[in-house]
Amino acid sequence: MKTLIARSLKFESGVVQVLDQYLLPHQQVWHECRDVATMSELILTLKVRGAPLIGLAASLLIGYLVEQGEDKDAIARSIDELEATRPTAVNLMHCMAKLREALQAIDWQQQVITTAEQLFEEDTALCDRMANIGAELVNAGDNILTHCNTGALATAGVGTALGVIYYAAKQHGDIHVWVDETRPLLQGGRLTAFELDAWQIPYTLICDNMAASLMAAGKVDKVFVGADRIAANGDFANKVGTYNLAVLAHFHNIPFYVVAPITTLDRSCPNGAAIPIEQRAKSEVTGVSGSFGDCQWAPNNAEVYNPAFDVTPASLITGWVLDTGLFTGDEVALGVFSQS
Ligand SMILES: CSC[C@@H](O)[C@@H](O)C(=O)COP(=O)(O)O
Repeated sequence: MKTLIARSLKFESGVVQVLDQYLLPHQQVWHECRDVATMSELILTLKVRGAPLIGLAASLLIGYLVEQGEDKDAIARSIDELEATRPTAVNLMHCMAKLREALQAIDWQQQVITTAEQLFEEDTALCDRMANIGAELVNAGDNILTHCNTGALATAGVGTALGVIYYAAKQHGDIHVWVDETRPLLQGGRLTAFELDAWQIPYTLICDNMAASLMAAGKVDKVFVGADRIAANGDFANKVGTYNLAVLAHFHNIPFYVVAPITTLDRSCPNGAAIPIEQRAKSEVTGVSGSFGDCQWAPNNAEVYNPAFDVTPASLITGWVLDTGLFTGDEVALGVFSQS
């Protein structure tokens, strides 16, 4: 495979390498990955995370395994195993379906490798298109609220919602971002803050439960978030807490946009109720862990509910920013997302 380099994922010196997103921002550690068990562990523990990135990292590993001479049956099994790591972000299923298709060709080795490379390179282009389209919705002076991490760390390009913010800041300069810390795993506090810092875009970190009072005080002009799966009717799943923001934005008459590449659209999924939601370990809610160590505050026998994502209904969304354009509620209700 050719050399491919993104912010948190690369294929270099003949091996897949990932930046450990669990240790950021205080430690920047790259891991080499040569087998399915290692990649599965990296994805499950969110060292590799973000809807587009998960699919791309798994794809590069499959390309690598083909280069190592694994036979067709073994590759098919590896694709199945990687696809089963996390259930909600459909980008992973999209990538694995493309690789399965390539596996049917006579020259399957070459086709799988080319497909893995193309998926990576296409994601960069998709990010650019979304960022350009979304940046037109932003005005100089806007205070934008965002949730989770949707930047260059989560994609092969500039990001989804955070990519829009980056392009808008480049165009208008005068943008300020409210960053939800995003409990339980703090992707906002650890990763979005880290990316905005590096980009020198002014931001203020808040706890998730502070958004309501900010909105009531007129301090939020727009909300931009990413998505892990958009259903045919426009409902979408994203990091848990996104639905709270959509309800709050609706109540306060604040535009609420979802930004995602076409690879996040699942035309076969009729609505949000059909999106599988990943449930995660109790320890993520009973305490925190990271580069700073582990800490538990809840009693050992506390019952815990820990869905990684929630579903926002289409009725609360002002606009869907895809790489193919900006879609309104009327267009989505007319079935624009169900057409192939
Ligand atoms: C990259 S943008 C969309 C989403 O993947 C993002 O908002 C998100 O929910 C990521 O969840 P994560 O559990 O960190 O993989």
